[in-house]
Amino acid sequence: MKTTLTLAAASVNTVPMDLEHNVGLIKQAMAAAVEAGAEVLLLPELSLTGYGCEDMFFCSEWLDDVQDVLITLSAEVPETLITSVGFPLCYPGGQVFNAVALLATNRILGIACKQTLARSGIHYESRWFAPWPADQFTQIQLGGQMVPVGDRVFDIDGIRFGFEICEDSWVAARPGRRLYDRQIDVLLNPSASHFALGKHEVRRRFVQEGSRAFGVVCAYANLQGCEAGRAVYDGGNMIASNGELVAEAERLQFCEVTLISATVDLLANRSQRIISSQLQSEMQQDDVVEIKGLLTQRGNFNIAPALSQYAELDEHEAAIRTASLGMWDWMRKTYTRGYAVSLSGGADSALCASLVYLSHAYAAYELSAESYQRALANVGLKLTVPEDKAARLAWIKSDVLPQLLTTVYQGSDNSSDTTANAAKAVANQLGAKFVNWSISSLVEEYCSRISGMPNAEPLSWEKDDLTLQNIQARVRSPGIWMVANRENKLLVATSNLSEASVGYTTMDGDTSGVLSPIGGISKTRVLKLNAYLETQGVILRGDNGDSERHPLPALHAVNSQRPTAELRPVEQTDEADLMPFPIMDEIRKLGQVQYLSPQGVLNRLADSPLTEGADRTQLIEWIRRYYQLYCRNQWKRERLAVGFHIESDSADPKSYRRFPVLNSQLKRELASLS
Ligand SMILES: Nc1ncnc2c1ncn2[C@@H]1O[C@H](COP(=O)(O)OP(=O)(O)OC[C@H]2O[C@@H]([n+]3cccc(C(=O)O)c3)[C@H](O)[C@@H]2O)[C@@H](O)[C@H]1O
Ligand SMILES: Nc1ncnc2c1ncn2[C@@H]1O[C@H](COP(=O)(O)OP(=O)(O)OP(=O)(O)O)[C@@H](O)[C@H]1O
Ligand SMILES: NC(=O)CC[C@H](N)C(=O)O
Repeated sequence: MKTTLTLAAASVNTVPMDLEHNVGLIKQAMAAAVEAGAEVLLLPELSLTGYGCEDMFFCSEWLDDVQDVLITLSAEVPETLITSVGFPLCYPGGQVFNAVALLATNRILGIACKQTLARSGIHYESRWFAPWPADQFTQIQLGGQMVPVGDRVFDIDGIRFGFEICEDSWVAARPGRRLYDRQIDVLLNPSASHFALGKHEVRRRFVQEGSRAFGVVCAYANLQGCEAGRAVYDGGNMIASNGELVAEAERLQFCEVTLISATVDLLANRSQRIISSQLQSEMQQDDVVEIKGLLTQRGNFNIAPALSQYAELDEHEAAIRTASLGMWDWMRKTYTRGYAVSLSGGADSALCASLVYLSHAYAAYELSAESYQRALANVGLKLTVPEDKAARLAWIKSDVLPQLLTTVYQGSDNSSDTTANAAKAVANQLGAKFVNWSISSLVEEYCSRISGMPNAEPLSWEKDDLTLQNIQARVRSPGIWMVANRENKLLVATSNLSEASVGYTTMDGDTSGVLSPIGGISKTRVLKLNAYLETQGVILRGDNGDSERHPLPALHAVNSQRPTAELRPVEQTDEADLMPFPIMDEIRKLGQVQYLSPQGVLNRLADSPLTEGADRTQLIEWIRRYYQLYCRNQWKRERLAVGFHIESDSADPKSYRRFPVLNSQLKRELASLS
C-alpha cells in the first residue's frame, strides 16, 4: 500500500477570460511540480478562466470554448502528474457550477463542484453559479468520455481525495465533515481568496484544523496578484498533515507562478482517523470514483516535518505589498507606461507615489533580470536590467522611475512652501519626474467668469466657501489628465477609504483618475504606513534568503505635517473639518463592518478608549456629521476610481458596500441619538 504522497500547490496570476495566458501559467506550474517530484498538483479556484470573469459566465458559447480548452489541457498533463484545475462547468441542464476537474494523462478523471457559494463582502457568486447539492452525484458526457461529476470522492490507487472549494471551508457545515465519514486521505482546497488585513490567519486555522480534526492531509492553493482590477489575491498556499503545517508559501509574490510541495505521511493521518473515528452514518460507496494505475509506492520517505515558524508578514508590510502588487499588475495588464500623480506634499499622494516606486523595488528584487526586463519591454521600455540585484535600486531610480512616474505639484494661492518642498523631496527620493506649476491664473479665470454671470455678486469666502475650495481641486484635474494622456500613463486618484466613506473629496477634482490604490486604506492607516516607510522601510528579499530594509527618509517632510487640504486662505485641517481620524474610522468600522445602528455606534464609541475626554454631546455631533455625509455622498462613492480591497471593509459600491443613492438620510435614527 502506498504510504506517502508528494503534493504540490501552485498559485497563478491569472487574467480573466485570457485562456491562452492562463493555460500558459498552468503549464508552467505543471512543469515546476514535475521538477519538484510531485505526484498531485493543486491549482486555484477557476484557474483556467480566472475567477473574476463576472457576467462572461453567462455566455454559453464561451463556456463551451472553455470546456474544449480543458479537454485539450487534459492531454497535456505530464505523464507522472495528476492535476486539479478550476473551471466553470456548464451542466447539460443549463446551470453553471464552480467546478474543479482532476486531470491525468489524456483524461478527465472526474469533476467536483462547489457547494457553498461565496456571497458576502466582495463576492456575488450566486449571480452566476448554482450550488451543488451535498451528497448528489452523476456523470456527464465530456469530450467523448463519461465523466463523474458532483459531490465525489476520488479513490486513486487506494488513496482517497475529496474537495472543498474556497468558501466551502469557511462555513460551519463544511463538506470536509462528510468527506471525513467517507474516509478521505487528502482534502484539496482550490481557492480564490482575496487579501484583507487579518484574513490569512483564518485560512491557516481552517487548513490546520481540517487536517487535525478530519485526520487528513489538507492542501490549499490560492490565486495570486491583482487579477481583475479590484481584489488582490495573496497566494499563501499551504500543506498541512497531522494537524501541522508542513509547507507554506510566501504571500503576495510578484512572479506569475509560485509553487510549494511536500511529501506527506498518509499512514500517520490514517492512524489519526482510526483513533478519532466515531462513524455513525451509513457508508456510501457509489459516490467513490475508483481510478487505478496512476499512483505507485515510491521509495521516498523524506517526509516533510512540521514548520517551526510560519511565513509571517507584518500588517504594514502586508498592506504596502498588496497595494504595490496591485499597481504592478495594473501596469503590466494595461500595457501603459506607469502612472501620473498630482503630488501635493500631503500624506495620500505621497503614499500613492511611493507605492509606484515600491512596486518596482519589489519586482526588481524578486523577479529574474529576464522577467523584469520583459515586463518593462511590454510597456515600451527597452532597458537592460543589471544582473546584480544590489545595483537595481539605484538603477530603477535613475533609469526606470523617471519614465514610469510623473508627478506634478500644482500650487494655488493657498499652498505653502512646506507642501511644495515636501512634494519635491518625495519625488526626488523616488526618482520620479517632478514638475511644479501654479494653478492660480486658472482659478482666477474661472472666478472672474462666474462672478461675471448676469446679476451675480462677486465670489467671496464668506458666502462661497465650498465653491471656492472645489474650483481649486477641479482645475488640478485637466492638467494631470493631460500628462496622463500624453505619456500614456494611468492617472492615480489619491482618495483614501475614510475620505471616500464621507465624500470628503471634490468630485471630478481630486477624485479624477483610473485607479485609486489607497481607496481601501483608512486615513489612520495611511498615516501609519507613511511613518513605517520613512523610519523602517519595506523588506526587500535577496536570492539567498537574506533581506534588507529599505526606508524612504524623504517622507519625513510629509509625516511632520498635519493633514490639510490647503483649499482655504485660512489654516485648514482635515480633522477640524470632519473629526479626529481614529474616531471617524471607528465609526466606519462599527457602522459598516459590524452593521450597528447609529445609536449602537454611539453606545460602543462612548465605551471606547479612543473617545476618552470627549463628552456625549460631542460624540453625538461627530456621529451625526459622519452619517449625514455618508448618506448624502453615496453618489460620489458610485463614481470613485477602482481601488484595491485592503481593510476588512470597503466603500466600493460595486464590490462591497451596497447603499441606496437616494435614502432617508437616517433622519429618524440621527434625531433620536441620546
Ligand atoms: N444632499 C445632496 N445629495 C446629493 N448630492 C448633493 C446634495 N447636496 C449637494 N449635492 C451635489 O453635490 C455637489 C457637491 O459636491 P462636490 O462638488 O464634490 O463638493 P462638496 O461635497 O460640496 O465639497 C467637497 C468637500 O471635500 C473637501 N475636500 C475637497 C477636495 C480635497 C480635500 C482634501 O482633503 O484635500 C477635501 C472640501 O473641503 C469639502 O468639504 C453639489 O454641487 C450638488 O451637485
Ligand atoms: N498643491 C497640490 N499640488 C498637486 N496636487 C494637489 C495639491 N493639493 C491637492 N492635490 C491633489 O488633491 C489630492 C487631495 O488632496 P488632499 O489634501 O486630500 O491629499 P494629500 O494632500 O495627498 O494628503 P493630506 O490629506 O494628508 O493633506 C491630493 O492627494 C493631490 O493629488
Ligand atoms: N472564492 C471564495 O469562495 C471566496 C470566499 C472566502 N470567504 C474568501 O474570501 O476567502
